[in-house]
Amino acid sequence: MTEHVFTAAGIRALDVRLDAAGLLELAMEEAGRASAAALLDLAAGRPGPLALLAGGGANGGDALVAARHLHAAGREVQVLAAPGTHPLTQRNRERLAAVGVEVQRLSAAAVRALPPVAAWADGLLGTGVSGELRGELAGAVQALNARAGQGSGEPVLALDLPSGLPADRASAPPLTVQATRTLALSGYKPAHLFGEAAERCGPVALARLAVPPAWADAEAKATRPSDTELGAWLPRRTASTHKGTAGRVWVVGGSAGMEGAPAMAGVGALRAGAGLVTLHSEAELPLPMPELMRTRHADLGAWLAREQPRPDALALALGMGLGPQAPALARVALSWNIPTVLDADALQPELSGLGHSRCLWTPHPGEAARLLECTVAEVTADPLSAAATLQQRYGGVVVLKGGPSVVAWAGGLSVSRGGHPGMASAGMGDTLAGILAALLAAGMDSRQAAQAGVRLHARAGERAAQRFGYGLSASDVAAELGGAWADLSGPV
Ligand SMILES: NC(=O)C1=CN([C@@H]2O[C@H](COP(=O)(O)OP(=O)(O)OC[C@H]3O[C@@H](n4cnc5c(N)ncnc54)[C@H](O)[C@@H]3O)[C@@H](O)[C@H]2O)[C@@H](O)CC1
Ligand SMILES: Nc1ncnc2c1ncn2[C@@H]1O[C@H](COP(=O)(O)OP(=O)(O)O)[C@@H](O)[C@H]1O
Repeated sequence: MTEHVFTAAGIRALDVRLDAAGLLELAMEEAGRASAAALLDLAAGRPGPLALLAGGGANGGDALVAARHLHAAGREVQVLAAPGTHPLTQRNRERLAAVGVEVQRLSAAAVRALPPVAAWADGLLGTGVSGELRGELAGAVQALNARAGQGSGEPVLALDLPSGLPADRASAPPLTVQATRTLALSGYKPAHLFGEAAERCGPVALARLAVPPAWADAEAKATRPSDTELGAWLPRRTASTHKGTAGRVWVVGGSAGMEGAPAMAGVGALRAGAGLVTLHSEAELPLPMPELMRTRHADLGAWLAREQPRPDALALALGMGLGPQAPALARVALSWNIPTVLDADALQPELSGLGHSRCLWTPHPGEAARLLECTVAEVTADPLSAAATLQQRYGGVVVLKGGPSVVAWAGGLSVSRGGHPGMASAGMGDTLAGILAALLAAGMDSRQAAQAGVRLHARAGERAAQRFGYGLSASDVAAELGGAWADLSGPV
């Protein structure tokens, strides 16, 4: 099932809809119940009471509901709460009192004074945070981090977001809760997925609240498609498929000293099912697999100018290690209007506006900064917005690579799942370009090829990492593509 990624504004809009339908209180009840279950799980096997910190807004309300459910389940709870500012939070505080749970006033001293606890729930602030932490909340968060940092071993579950962490950015202010785990409510927020913010969250689990899918679709900034959904898009072969119909890929790249990049792309294309893969270069390329074909050209530009676009299932992957002539060659390739992946040296600002519906741009954050004429930090602080802007400026479909990658098309955005930090090594992006070209050559539309190809690559990386960990190479990942394909689509 597709998961959603919401900004803080999206969550506010969703809450307005829930409120108007009389459902907000039920959503808080669901959020609190899910939070109680997640806290029990985090505390499993650890002695002592469960400590819950509640702020004044709806995030605090979730914590108070969780405390009521834990109390009803027979667990000892210690609740420290700020005065309620949200009416539902106030109501849940009264309900907690009505069942005999004492609520202490939140303060740094109260956090420090609690006896050892099995685990903490941080419900001080969620998507409603604005600016740096202030007042008693700042003190409470410092005290909480200090307890965990002093080796108490007390784990912290953040409800929705670690308090103080803005929902929409990948960067993190100096003071936020450092969570052991985070339970995302309704959907993911950008902070759960990207950069330093994601590190403050720890592993993130999702609690889906009963929100009508059409409302979630309307208010979400991006989706995270499931493996089942992506697997269903992958092409299937019939018994009569032959190498000419399985898809042809031409890789155009390489130059002196950069001979490996197109070869890696060729391997990616073969391992992603392309029937015929030819490497075109002015350089003498290595042939890492004898199944690859290779044509050396005296002048790539002159050759491309002579070539007529083929009517058969052909896709291009262009730019890997190609050097300064890449944008001129990319311009010719784009004029053919055939499925094309533009990578590496072909990612240049002068191609702005030239993308078509069958073309994919695959920048990493450095290349994205070049294309957007901004800094890398600006790209990585908000990869969803950066990918959307790239798509608007360049057309076609954009894959902004990273851990995780973002796919942007004219109608929306999606965030990939999985992958492995071991994939931060040379040649990984070349392999992806080859995979994407193979899927385009097999007839997939460019958005689906981008989403499924990025996930295939990430899944292959996860599989290879089980053996190689941080010693992962792009060749190891390519070798796992067949298994990754089966993981997504079932046995082929
Ligand atoms: N659709 C959903 O996903 C639902 C989300 N719920 C919860 O609602 C939360 C959002 O609730 P709210 O919008 O009430 O916001 P929060 O509860 O996150 O925060 C609002 C409160 O924080 C204070 N505050 C803001 N910035 C501060 C700072 N820097 N220092 C100190 N205090 C600060 C405000 O004055 C206000 O009292 C979500 O994170 C989630 O936990 C659920 O309760 C209901 C359904
Ligand atoms: N930490 C990570 N987690 C998941 N995937 C990653 C991570 N680091 C890199 N990758 C993936 O590896 C690839 C690296 O691409 P790129 O930087 O273009 O490599 P190169 O130019 O060396 O081929 C991208 O697809 C990216 O998504």
